[in-house]
Amino acid sequence: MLPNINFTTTTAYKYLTDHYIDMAAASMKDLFSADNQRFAKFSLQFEDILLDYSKNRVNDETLALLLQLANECRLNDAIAAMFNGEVINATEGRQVLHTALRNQSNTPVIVDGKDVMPDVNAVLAHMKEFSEAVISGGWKGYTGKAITDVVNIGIGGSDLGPVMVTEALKAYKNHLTLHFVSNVDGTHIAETLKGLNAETTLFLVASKTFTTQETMANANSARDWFIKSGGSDGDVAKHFAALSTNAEGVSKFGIDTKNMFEFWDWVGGRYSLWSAIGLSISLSIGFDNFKELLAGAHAMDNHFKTTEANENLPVILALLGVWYNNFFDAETQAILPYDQYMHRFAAYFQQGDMESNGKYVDRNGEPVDYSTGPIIWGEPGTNGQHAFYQLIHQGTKLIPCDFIAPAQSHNPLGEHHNMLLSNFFAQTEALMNGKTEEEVVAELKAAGKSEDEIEKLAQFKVFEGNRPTNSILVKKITPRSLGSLLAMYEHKIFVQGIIWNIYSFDQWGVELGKQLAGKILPELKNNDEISSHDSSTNGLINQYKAWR
Ligand SMILES: O=P(O)(O)OC[C@H]1O[C@H](O)[C@@H](O)[C@@H](O)[C@@H]1O
Repeated sequence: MLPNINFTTTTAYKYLTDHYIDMAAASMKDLFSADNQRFAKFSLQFEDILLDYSKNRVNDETLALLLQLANECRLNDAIAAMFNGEVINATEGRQVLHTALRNQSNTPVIVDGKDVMPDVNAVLAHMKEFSEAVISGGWKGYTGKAITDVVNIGIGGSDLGPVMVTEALKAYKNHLTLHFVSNVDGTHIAETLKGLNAETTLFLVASKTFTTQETMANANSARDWFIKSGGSDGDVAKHFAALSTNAEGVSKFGIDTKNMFEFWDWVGGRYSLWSAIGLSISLSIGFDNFKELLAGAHAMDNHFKTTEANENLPVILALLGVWYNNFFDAETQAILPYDQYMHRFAAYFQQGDMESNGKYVDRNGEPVDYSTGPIIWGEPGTNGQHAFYQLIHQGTKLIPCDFIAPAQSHNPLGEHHNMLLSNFFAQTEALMNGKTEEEVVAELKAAGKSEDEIEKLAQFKVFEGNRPTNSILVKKITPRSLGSLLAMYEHKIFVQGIIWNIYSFDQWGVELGKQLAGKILPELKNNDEISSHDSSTNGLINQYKAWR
């Protein structure tokens, strides 16, 4: 059982409420001046990952109170409940054991009285064998040719993780070309199939439930294309594999269950890249690299499970997030990787975080009277700098940002990496220090501006500063370090869900739209005028029918 504590009733919360008044007025610049140990004190290292959280609006007391908050919310019991396979996804009656998928130490993980590790290892062995056959060219298509292209058809958790990881680890990729089709918009599959040859294309139908409308529609269109291109029904087995928990659905679709890579309902969709859903990753970068990704995540799992809260990276990140979300009323959290390969990282954690913690009902089924999960967004630096950083620097909203950068580039081209990293360092420094009116005036004077010009311009060039950031410097983005980084964010989300007393592992919020679309679809099959909805929805549907 998860603890069931309203964090706003804890002693720590009361102290934090008072403490916030002091800290809202405190300047980070002053905190740095007053303490030359601040970086050493407020930074942590895990393997090749350095988390510097010193540029936050916190002092020793803040940290102590946030840690007390975690303690009062019985975080340690919650962590144990997850790893021990308790049914902590209570509204779906499921365990939450994506950590078992990367449990490289192979210690037994018991679900319903049975150790799941033999099954986990068997699927991994199947993935290895299959990946190696496809990569080596031993796996032949229906005309005897080797596979050149792999199309992963899936959406949400069955798409975002594999897309993000194959992009982030592109430097490790082999000769296979990966494609990802997710949107039910026919354009997505049509454009993807345009350049492909059915003889050398392998489709992975990735769906935990194997009922998702988008994925089934795209998979059917892919199969039609395959047959039209010359393949026969009997050839489907050589070109279609399924990644799913639903063996019955897979065989109904016509995919041989020998080509099914299984996972289990104790793996949440948005936590499934570690499962068979990661087959596209293993095909793209090889099974050994996929295993390294798992090993990196496993190492972070152990860190999370065994390290004291004050030195625990996911816990610290989570508590800082709670500090801004619930005391400073920050509504969003930016994730800004200074690594072009990580361009889908923020998009991945939009699902990871927002689907997990976007809940207004607590674990008692009662509406909460505090803010829960933040809006997650971000783009890679330096592109973001030339787009939305204006608002982060001078807007009216407080936006805590995570800056992530590798020290070593996979493409060390001239001065590019120093240029990139100089921006990474400069941005967090600028956000903290800002620029005072005196500094602006001095600068304008030095540039030869008249008193009149200076008076007109100065205020617009002032930066308040005092805007919080975390810097996450990674030695190099490797399968292992990426695995650790992903697990770090996953556990951060978990910790926040515990503090907010919500269920982080269900996603009922995606259902209503699906249900209504299911009702509307038949109404679109004819040209009858529709009057069964509100006037807006009727009006839109009827105009659609008139125009299509
Ligand atoms: O893998 P599936 O079953 O196709 O689900 C795809 C997605 O569907 C829904 O949007 C949610 O349940 C997501 O969490 C899930 O990732």
